[in-house]
Amino acid sequence: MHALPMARPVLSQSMIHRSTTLVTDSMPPITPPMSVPECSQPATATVQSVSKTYRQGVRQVDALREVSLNIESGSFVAVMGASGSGKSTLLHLMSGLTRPTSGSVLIEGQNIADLTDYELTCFRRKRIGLVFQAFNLVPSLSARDNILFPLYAAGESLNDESELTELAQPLGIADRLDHRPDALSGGEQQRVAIARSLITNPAIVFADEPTGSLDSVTGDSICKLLRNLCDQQQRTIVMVTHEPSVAIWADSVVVLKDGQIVNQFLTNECTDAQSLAARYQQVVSIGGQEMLHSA
Ligand SMILES: Nc1ncnc2c1ncn2[C@@H]1O[C@H](COP(=O)(O)OP(=O)(O)OP(=O)(O)O)[C@@H](O)[C@H]1O
Repeated sequence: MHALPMARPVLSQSMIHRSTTLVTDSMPPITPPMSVPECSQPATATVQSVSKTYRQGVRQVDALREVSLNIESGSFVAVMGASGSGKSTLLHLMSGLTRPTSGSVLIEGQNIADLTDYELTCFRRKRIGLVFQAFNLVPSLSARDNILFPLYAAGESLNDESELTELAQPLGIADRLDHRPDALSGGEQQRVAIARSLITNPAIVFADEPTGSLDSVTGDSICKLLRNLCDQQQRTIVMVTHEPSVAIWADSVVVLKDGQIVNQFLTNECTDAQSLAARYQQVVSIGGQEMLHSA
């Protein structure tokens, strides 16, 4: 298996300055699509005043309210928040799985609202990688065919077998490609799912609780792997997590509360997962107080 570093890499100065840029209410009004604040790196994803309301009969849920955010190229961002705060909704909107009620989402400058459903499906297949808590592998397919599935779906195939080896090797699954998911450990299944998310060389990878089904040691190895993908391959990663010990691997943390971003902070301001947890709790309680005062 490919060797992974035993400790989280120290953040470089450039990593400290990149990461996300939160568009706050105090900033000038937004006129899409060129209105987001300047950032040190080009934005891979831009969320502009996005709201999402779910309707079930007469019941209405405002899952996201006027959320704005830049995800800068090559950054690793964790999204945290209590259950029901809107984390998955934000991820689904950014990855084009659902459309916003209002506002816009730009991936590499492309406003995905301008795409028809068919165009959006094609765009998603090529430019967006998805990793889920439950892996979502096809049980009857080998790891190899699971990884290649997005290419098959796009009517494409591998140019060269070495492409698959180059992808599988750093993920530590090069010798597991002929196995079906039921013959793989949870950690190996998630590595296959990560390889599948990368096979089309997407602009950005969205991971929804990628360690949620794994024990802490295996989860830690997946976190290291995501960190390495960011550091060594300049991948842009957005990850939803409840766990401070997982979020600490990211460059920055975006905190959602009741469908709004209440804060974001750089993880290098936290010495370890415990201090990140304390910071998160502080942000959530202060965010709540601010909301009460502005209500
Ligand atoms: N398809 C849907 N139809 C109706 N309401 C929905 C739907 N999806 C989400 N919601 C509601 O929107 C709100 C935000 O849900 P979301 O799943 O985004 O939160 P979350 O922060 O990801 O929660 P969790 O951590 O529990 O997964 C919740 O009140 C949820 O019940």
